[in-house]
Amino acid sequence: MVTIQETEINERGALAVKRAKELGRPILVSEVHKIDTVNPLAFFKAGKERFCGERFFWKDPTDEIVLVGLGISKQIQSDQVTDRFFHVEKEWEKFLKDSLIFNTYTEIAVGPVMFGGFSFDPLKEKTELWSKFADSLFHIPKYLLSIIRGQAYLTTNAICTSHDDLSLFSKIIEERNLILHSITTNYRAKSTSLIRTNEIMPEKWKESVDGVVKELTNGPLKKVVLARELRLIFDGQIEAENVLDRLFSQQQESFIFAFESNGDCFIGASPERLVKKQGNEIFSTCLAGSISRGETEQEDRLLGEKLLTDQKNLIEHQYVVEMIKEALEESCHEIILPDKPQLMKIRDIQHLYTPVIGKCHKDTSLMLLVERLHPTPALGGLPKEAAVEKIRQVELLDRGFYAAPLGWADYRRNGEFAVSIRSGLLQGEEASLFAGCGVVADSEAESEYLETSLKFTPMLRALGGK
Ligand SMILES: C=C(O[C@H]1C=CC=C(C(=O)O)[C@@H]1O)C(=O)O
Ligand SMILES: [Mg+2]
Repeated sequence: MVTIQETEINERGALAVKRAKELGRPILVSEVHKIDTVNPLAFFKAGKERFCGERFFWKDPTDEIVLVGLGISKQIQSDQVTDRFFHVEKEWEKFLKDSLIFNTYTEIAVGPVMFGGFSFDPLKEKTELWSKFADSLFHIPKYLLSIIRGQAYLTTNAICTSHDDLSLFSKIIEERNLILHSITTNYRAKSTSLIRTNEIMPEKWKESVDGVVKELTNGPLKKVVLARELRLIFDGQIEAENVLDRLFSQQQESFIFAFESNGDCFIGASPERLVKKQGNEIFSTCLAGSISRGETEQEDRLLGEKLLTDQKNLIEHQYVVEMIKEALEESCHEIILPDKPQLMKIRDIQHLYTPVIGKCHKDTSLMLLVERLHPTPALGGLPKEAAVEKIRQVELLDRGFYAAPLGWADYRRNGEFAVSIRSGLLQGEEASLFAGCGVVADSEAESEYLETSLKFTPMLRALGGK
């Protein structure tokens, strides 16, 4: 059982009340405790009763950083189009100003952390599908479990207003203890069965690929990523816990995420990092170009070799490398990337992969990097603006948060965003899955269609439909 020694809370609480009164506005009080190791999925489940709809989950592919948030102490949300990344950054800094943070640890991603993301294209006409997610949406949780290189920390965040007194803190301690005492690895959510799969306009989608290929041959556009949707219907409410459990065991090489908002849950297992910033160190990923895994080791190797020499896929990949290099050069004084792609093999698919590392200039912020990078030609196309415009015109899908930056930022300017592909939106008894592919001049609609089908596999399996 996880316990926390309460020794200083009264002192800290009194300080917080005093500061909120002096400033005449609410302030954040945050305290961090090192705790015994906790199973992150069990912690997520322990929040179900109290915080269902207000939770998030994050795990990076190396298991270095696992984050689970319960409850919302503050929400940063907006549908602002211009400067949307900087708007979030400003709101985050404003929220942190004058806060009281009791954190004696130097690890990243402990203490106040915001988690969330952005829509792919705020100018795309919105449909009902994504009505529960604003174009920019971040949550600062009430309770954050951070497991950093195997060490567990619990951050408690509270908003203290000028009208509060110490009873606020005794309520928080009570709630925190209830959560900690209800962590169990025996929790089982109800399971559901898939009853129908509805592929959304596959023929029209192929026509849109053909149309774009024609333009790529003649015009200034070089690449456009086109995505499509699979709608699944179940015989009962889909439990995010079950999907997370399965992603956790089936997709260990990927970022695993879940983000609940107003009853819906955006969830997935993405192999693609957009950017990580730790101090002035930057990590990014070029991931584009795909082929299936083989049934046998030999077939798998041959498929990998084919991908490494396939001109269509190499071009598709190279556009991403060029753009990311250019985008990071502006903010970094050192960038290292191999001159040839390697293979990234994940359970259902292999990709061309070029890792990028760099050192950024002193004042570079995480959101500046996100702004420069999103969308890379692995999700949007090349040239960036023209490709996004083309997607806006021809794509049949409201992408919402799919293919967009999703991740976290801590109060010390570190953070990481993945690109939220291989994902789906859970909505009660239904789910939408999303998959896209890089269309270049040499693309063929049928093979791009099959590539997107392959990309649905991880989420389909996690939902019990494979
Ligand atoms: C857009 C997706 O994948 C991107 C990432 C890797 C490979 C891709 C490709 O080969 O087309 C895509 O650019 C998706 O999975 O929905
Ligand atoms: Mg492709």
